[in-house]
Parts: sequence; C-alpha cells; structure tokens
Amino acid sequence: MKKTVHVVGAVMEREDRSILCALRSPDMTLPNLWEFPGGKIEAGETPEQSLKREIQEELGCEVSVGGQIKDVVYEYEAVIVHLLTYEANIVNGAPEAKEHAELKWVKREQLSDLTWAPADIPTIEALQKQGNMR
Ligand SMILES: Nc1nc2c([nH]c(=O)n2[C@H]2C[C@H](O)[C@@H](COP(=O)(O)OP(=O)(O)OP(=O)(O)O)O2)c(=O)[nH]1
Repeated sequence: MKKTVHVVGAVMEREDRSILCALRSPDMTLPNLWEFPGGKIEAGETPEQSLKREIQEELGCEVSVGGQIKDVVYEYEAVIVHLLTYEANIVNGAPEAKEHAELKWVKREQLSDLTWAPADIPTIEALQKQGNMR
C-alpha cells in the first residue's frame, strides 16, 4: 500500500496582492515544480505549528497562520499526499530561498502560468476564484 504523507503549505500574500511561490529544486522529489512553502507535519504537531516551523526552516522568517484554504488528497506514483493549505502572514523577517531553487511573488491571475505540483491545483483554483470576487 502507498504511504500517505500529511503536508502543510503556506499561501503568503503581500500587500500588492501577489502570492509567494516556491520552485522545487532538481534534486527534490517532484523536481522543478512550483509549490507553496511548507512540508510534512511531524508527530505531535498541529498543522499550524508545523507550518510555522517549516517556514522558519525553509524561508528563515516567522509567520502567523490564518484560515485554511483547501484540504486535498492527491495520489502520486509513489505516495499519497494529503495537503492542507493555509493563509499565512509574515510577522518577522523576509523570505529567503534556503532550500528552494527560486522564490517568486506572483499575482493571483498569473498563478496558473506556473507549472505546479498537481496536489496544489485546487488551491490555485480557489485563489483565482476568490480573486475574481474581490
Ligand atoms: N511543501 C509542499 N509540498 C508539497 C506541495 N504540494 C505537494 O504535492 N507537495 C508534496 C511534495 C512532497 O512529496 C511532500 C512534502 O514534503 P517535503 O516538503 O517535506 O518534501 P521533501 O522534498 O523534503 O520530501 P520528500 O518527498 O523528498 O520525502 O508533499 C506544496 O504545495 N508544498
């Protein structure tokens, strides 16, 4: 049976309403695909705690975690990913790519121009729908 991993991703929006997108590096699994910064939830952590820890490790900044955006289960070839995405705001520091190949701030309407990890597509769609309602 395939393993299920529980993963959190941060949707970090700036004042100009662009969103932070992170490019997985060529030596990661799902290489060269865009994702929301975050990672696996460890035993005993809440999703919010996990997201704060991952953002500190990956981007070197501190976030506060807001509302949940999507709860998605996606079956990859080798693993099943259960991805929870949350709104997150930077409260200290500025994001730096410590593990990713690249970071980019992208406007909502341009998010779908990037090639995303497949589990992220429902979140992208939700963000674009919300964007149209604003
Ligand atoms: N962080 C993050 N991971 C995502 C997203 N979408 C998505 O399918 N994933 C997958 C990629 C990984 O398989 C897993 C997250 O694990 P991770 O961030 O700890 O990735 P990793 O490369 O260190 O782990 P691994 O897969 O090499 O074991 O979830 C996303 O938006 N953000």
